Amino acid sequence: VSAVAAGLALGSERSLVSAIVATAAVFAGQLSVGWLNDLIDAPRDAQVGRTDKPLAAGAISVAAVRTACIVSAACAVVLSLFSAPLAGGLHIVALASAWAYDLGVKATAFSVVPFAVSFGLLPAYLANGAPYPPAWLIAAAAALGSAAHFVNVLPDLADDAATGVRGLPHRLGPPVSRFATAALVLTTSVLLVFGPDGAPSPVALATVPLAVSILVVGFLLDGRPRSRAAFRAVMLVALIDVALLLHTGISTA
Ligand SMILES: CC(C)=CCC/C(C)=C/CC/C(C)=C/COP(=O)(O)OP(=O)(O)O
Repeated sequence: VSAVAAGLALGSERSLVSAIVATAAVFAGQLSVGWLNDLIDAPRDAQVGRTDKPLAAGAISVAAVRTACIVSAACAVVLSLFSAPLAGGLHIVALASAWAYDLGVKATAFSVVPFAVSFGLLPAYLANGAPYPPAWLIAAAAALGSAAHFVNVLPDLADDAATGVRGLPHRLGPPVSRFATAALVLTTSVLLVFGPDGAPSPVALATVPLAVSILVVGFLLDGRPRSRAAFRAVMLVALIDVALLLHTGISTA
């Protein structure tokens, strides 16, 4: 997220220093969101034996993570204040939405909402004031963020069922969630290709049939036992979307 934010900020109207400060704010914010998530999930992560989570595995203390979380959150808020007031405020709203996810929205039918809100607001923060990015760009970022939620949750559906976490992907079930993810990454591609004014470049235009083909092949191959073809296909299209987003930039309004 921080690397994409850096690319977008550097390609925006911001000065170099302003782009670095905005990227630092995003990076600090991501750390706080991740650490808050680990703090809250530690008992559940330990229950399902998540060795990739140092807190759950006992490799680091709760106090250390709590301090790091508070410090990074404070840095994120303070660094956001160096942007235009409304833009900085939008990043703080994006952060509040992500913290709300950690604090409990993740286990509700609205679990996708914080992702749509936080990622949708990110281009508006990075653009730093008028002109704000057009609606199609905000919608594309929101769709890609929503896809990220499904992609992140799909591999953990079984663990989450064991610990009682039931977000939107759990309620929809694996097959519907996989199709929803595909629809979200494809929607992102279409918005990014056809959103900008003027005719799309041939390369941009070619990405839509390419994305459709990748998804069709992935879902067809997914019929085999223990196949991760559909998952890999949506990941690939999501990567194409990120490339499209960086190519389009946020100052093309
Ligand atoms: C711009 C901005 C602030 C964006 C952030 C948006 C957002 C809602 C981020 C949440 C990221 C997160 C903690 C995922 C892990 O959740 P999990 O507990 O479902 O999965 P896990 O098993 O990987 O921990």
